[in-house]
Amino acid sequence: MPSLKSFFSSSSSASSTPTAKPITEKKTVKEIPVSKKESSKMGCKCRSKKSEPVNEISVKEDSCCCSKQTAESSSTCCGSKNKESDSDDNNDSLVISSHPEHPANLICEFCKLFYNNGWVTGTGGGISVKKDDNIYLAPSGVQKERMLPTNIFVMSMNSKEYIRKPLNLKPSACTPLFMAAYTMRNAGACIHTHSQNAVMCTLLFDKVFEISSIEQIKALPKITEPGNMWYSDKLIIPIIENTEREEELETSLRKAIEEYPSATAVLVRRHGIYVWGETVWKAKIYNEAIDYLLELAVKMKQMGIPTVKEN
Ligand SMILES: CSC[C@@H](O)[C@@H](O)C(=O)COP(=O)(O)O
Ligand SMILES: [Zn+2]
Repeated sequence: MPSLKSFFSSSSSASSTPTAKPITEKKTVKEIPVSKKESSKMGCKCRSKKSEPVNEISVKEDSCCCSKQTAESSSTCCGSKNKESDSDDNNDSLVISSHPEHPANLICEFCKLFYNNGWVTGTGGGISVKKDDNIYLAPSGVQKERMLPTNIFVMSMNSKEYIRKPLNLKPSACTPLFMAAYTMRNAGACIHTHSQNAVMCTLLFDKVFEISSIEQIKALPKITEPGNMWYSDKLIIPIIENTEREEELETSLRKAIEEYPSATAVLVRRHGIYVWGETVWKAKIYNEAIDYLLELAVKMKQMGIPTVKEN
């Protein structure tokens, strides 16, 4: 099996990996497209409105992607702006690949894994992966563990416009948050979970989560200098306040990223956590290591043990 490094450094399609099992979702996914004629009747060219559930992936009622389009602008409609997404196959080739480490395949695989950990459950949480100029994003409001590669959105990092948009789904509300990790930290992937360990720690700590002198800390990067943290280093993760809508977190998340240059994660009070890394695998490792430390911290607090060890 080719390595992630070889895949991510290659711009060619994964069809060049004949040993991998082909993915056939293109045939099995029943998408119910809204025709261009119908969409113009809606007063908006966005075709994500008035759509039906697909493969039991539910679509939020009255959803229209126009309300929250590109990651950094809320005024455009992806369906009407993007010629590629009007093509007959809706750029399916961007998400259908036999390569197991294609971002669309990895997003589906990780969401299943994260669901089993209780991190993305009841449609909460999500993940985004970057490959070359393309940002791959799980859709909004769906059972994330049941997603298929054909449910994945693709945005151009360069133009910040969708170059692939499933006809019956809407973009994740987490998109502006993921984009902050890409643009401010040059991340290769960003994971958002609703882990109860994360939520509990936001109730037990005030402005920042802190822990030191635990072996698992060594799995985390220093960020401001090369290499990983040491056992006795203090891990600090900023905590921002939750908002009614996910996308409204963007300003405070960006501020926290600026104020804590060593952070590879931001906790959201009573909500969850965003964790990013320079590759998808690093993001996964950091998320796992951090969740381990969050869980441990809850237990330490219960036992009255300080999470930061005094020398
Ligand atoms: C249980 S709904 C949770 C959402 O509002 C949000 O917090 C979230 O994590 C997922 O947003 P989504 O738009 O489905 O990608
Ligand atoms: Zn969330």
